[in-house]
Amino acid sequence: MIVLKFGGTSVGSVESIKQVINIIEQHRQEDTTFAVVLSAMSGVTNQLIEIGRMATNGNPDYLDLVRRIEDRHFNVIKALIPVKEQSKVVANIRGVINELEDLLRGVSLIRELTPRTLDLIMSFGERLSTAIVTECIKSRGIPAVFCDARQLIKTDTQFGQAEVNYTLTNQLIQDFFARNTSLQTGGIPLITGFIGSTEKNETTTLGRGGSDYTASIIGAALNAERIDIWTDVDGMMTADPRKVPNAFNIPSITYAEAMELSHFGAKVIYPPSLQPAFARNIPIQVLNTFNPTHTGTMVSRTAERRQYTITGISSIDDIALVNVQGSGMIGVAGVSAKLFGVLAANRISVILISQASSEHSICFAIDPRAAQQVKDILDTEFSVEMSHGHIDNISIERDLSIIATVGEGMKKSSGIAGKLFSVLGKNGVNIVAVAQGSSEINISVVINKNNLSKALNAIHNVFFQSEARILNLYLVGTGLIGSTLLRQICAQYEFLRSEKLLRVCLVGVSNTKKMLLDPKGVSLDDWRERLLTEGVTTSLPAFVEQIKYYNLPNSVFIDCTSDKDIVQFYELLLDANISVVTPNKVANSGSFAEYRRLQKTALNRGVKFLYETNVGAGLPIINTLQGLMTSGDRFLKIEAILSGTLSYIFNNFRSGTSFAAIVREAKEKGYTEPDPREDLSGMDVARKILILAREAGFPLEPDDVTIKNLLPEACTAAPTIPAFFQELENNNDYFESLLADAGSRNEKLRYVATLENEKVTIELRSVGPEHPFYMLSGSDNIVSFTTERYKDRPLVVKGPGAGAEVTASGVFADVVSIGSYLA
Ligand SMILES: NC(=O)C1=CN([C@@H]2O[C@H](COP(=O)(O)OP(=O)(O)OC[C@H]3O[C@@H](n4cnc5c(N)ncnc54)[C@H](O)[C@@H]3O)[C@@H](O)[C@H]2O)C=CC1
Ligand SMILES: N[C@@H](CC=O)C(=O)O
Ligand code: NA
Repeated sequence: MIVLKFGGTSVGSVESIKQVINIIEQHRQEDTTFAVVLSAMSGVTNQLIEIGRMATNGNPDYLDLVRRIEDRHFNVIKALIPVKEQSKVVANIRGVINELEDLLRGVSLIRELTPRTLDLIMSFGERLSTAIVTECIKSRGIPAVFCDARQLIKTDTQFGQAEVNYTLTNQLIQDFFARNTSLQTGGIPLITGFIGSTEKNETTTLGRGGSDYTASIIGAALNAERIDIWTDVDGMMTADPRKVPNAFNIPSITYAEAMELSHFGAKVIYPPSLQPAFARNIPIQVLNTFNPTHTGTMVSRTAERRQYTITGISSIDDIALVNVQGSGMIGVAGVSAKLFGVLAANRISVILISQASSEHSICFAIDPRAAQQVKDILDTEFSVEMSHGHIDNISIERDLSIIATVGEGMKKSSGIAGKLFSVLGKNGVNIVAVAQGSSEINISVVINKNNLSKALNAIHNVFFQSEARILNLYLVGTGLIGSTLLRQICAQYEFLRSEKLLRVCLVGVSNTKKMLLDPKGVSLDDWRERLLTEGVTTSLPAFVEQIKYYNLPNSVFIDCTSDKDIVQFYELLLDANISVVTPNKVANSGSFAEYRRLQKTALNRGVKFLYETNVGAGLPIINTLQGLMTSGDRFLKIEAILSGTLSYIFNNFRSGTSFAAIVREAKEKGYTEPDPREDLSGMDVARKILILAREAGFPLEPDDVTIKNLLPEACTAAPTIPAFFQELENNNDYFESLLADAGSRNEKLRYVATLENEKVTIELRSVGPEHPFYMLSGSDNIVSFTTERYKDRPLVVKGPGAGAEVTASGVFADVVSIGSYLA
């Protein structure tokens, strides 16, 4: 025997009732015996409560609502029952509605709605829906038997939430099923959910989860093989899909897990109401009436082998935390007994409790609507302790949420809490309180409400590992490097997803004219088009505000500009737990204090600030240096060629060619700064060596860098880029003479930056064939680190140090390393 229970949405419309009938017909063909329990049509129970209230207040409009309910039921009859059979059914239903109206008339006369009367009013919902569905089935030639559960389920007189008398109820159900002749001859019982009656036959209701409870009671009494709960979703999910779009179906779950998850808000089933079935070890299958081939969720004593350590995540979105603390609580027996005794006496439900082993404080979570009441109660109860200073003021914290991670797989498995706290930490979610039951199947954390969505998604992402973890990107600057980066990421998108388990989502993109933000993501192959058509006028402050407002997990801000103003936002972003990646050198080459502040902010927030491409583009220069520093090496000297542009120029400038033309070539090849004067003036190199010096532990300021100017005065003074190129043309002889001078000694021109004895110099030198800097080509950079450990022979990094592809790939590598860190 199987019990099928259909919820309110399953019987809520003509279409859905057709589905229900199909499912019932299918079960008949499968030759299993079964009973059906039905809820009221969706929304009807609430309408009946409303009608009851209106009648009590003498508001005659209640009759309109009754008509609406009546019409809804009549529509089903008209749609699903053949015309010649309709009048009999309509008369029957009208009879039931008349009974309801008589009752309401009485209520409106005496102006009183007792819980007992309200239960009777509510019972009409299930009585109507079940009667109609029974008739619909009968009209198809299937024998169906309407069963009013008030004759089967006997309860006490706690109207609204009646307690079942199981001895009596089980007997009645068993007798009914054994003796009813229609059932004996293949009739299908259709039973009203939610309702029962007292020994004096007064109607009662079973409280929350009512019809599930009915199914469970019937199933347990008949020792059913299974109970199928037909609802409107594909079973239970790993998280609320409205909050976590990546949530997916849980195929099998234990009773205990279902209990924990639903306590924290997963509303698909209400497990306490399934207790009678659990007690008899009857499995419960949660299924979708609107997607009947989906296998849904099986709830049973033991779950199948799991792929994941946790089973699901749920939350209570709004709670308040009450904190009771004081020195008088330490080692004093009975404080918590008194505390929770008082709360129980006042029917305050406590959602979570946490006490540190110091016993100095106890905090507990409650519904925020009860917070003030709780404070008043405790202030009164503990007034003596408070006046003696044994207990401090009772404080209430609001705007908090609880997240529960639940799963039998967490039992005796270490590292789960670590993983949970770490992912929250990396995303800047502060944990206000924690609780873990000794059953070890639930770890609950209390966090600020504004971080709820971010936290749920981040936790889901990290625990359900086989799904790729999302990396949310915001890019500013879509010039050479920015656009190359997006092209590279687009080309690697699938690889990142399958091999690195990273799903890149470009949430925001901006150039100087337009910006576009879309939390669902901007496609990596049509960002340019969308930015153009959907973008709004760029405002960096607004862009940053929006990033903070979205508060998405695993977020990275990428600055691919050379803008000076943008860097003021880095600290703000890091402080909001958003990692920053940039090839822009401005932030790290300003004041030392600013450089340190950014490092510290990133460190404190547990996010990353990465800028490998600040020096030598994609060459591993900063990472190498940081590795040496971290392992305790000391820097004695750094000697380097750090300008790809100047390297290219001196590698290609020949006597008789135009110096300006070579500079133009370097610009066209994408080696120069947006403004090539930065390269030729030595400014770009100054920034880079300053950054290296700082990374090597020397707290230098920009003024500590001495640049021996390479350019004639007229070039330096050129007010615009075109004027600059003109001056380069005008001074070609000067550059020719530099070249000739070096050539006369069989040497090559090199623009060399040196850090030694805490001093930085940058100058144009000429080097002979014996010098390691002699053999360079293209845009090569070379860095030579002399350290305590690399003293006799320096550590050298060499290779192309400018250009779109190598720079973008360096930025890309930084972004991916953040992805791996966050995940
Ligand atoms: N080209 C190279 O080989 C290397 C470049 N870099 C650095 O990469 C950065 C970008 O360089 P490129 O792409 O070559 O320059 P680019 O001039 O092609 O691109 C920069 C883009 O940023 C935009 N931009 C500037 N300020 C902005 C703002 N406030 N909001 C939005 N967009 C803004 C500009 O309109 C431009 O489109 C620079 O900081 C540069 O120093 C670093 C290493 C190597
Ligand atoms: N303009 C720079 C690019 C890298 O930072 C250079 O020429 O090296
Ligand atoms: Na680099």
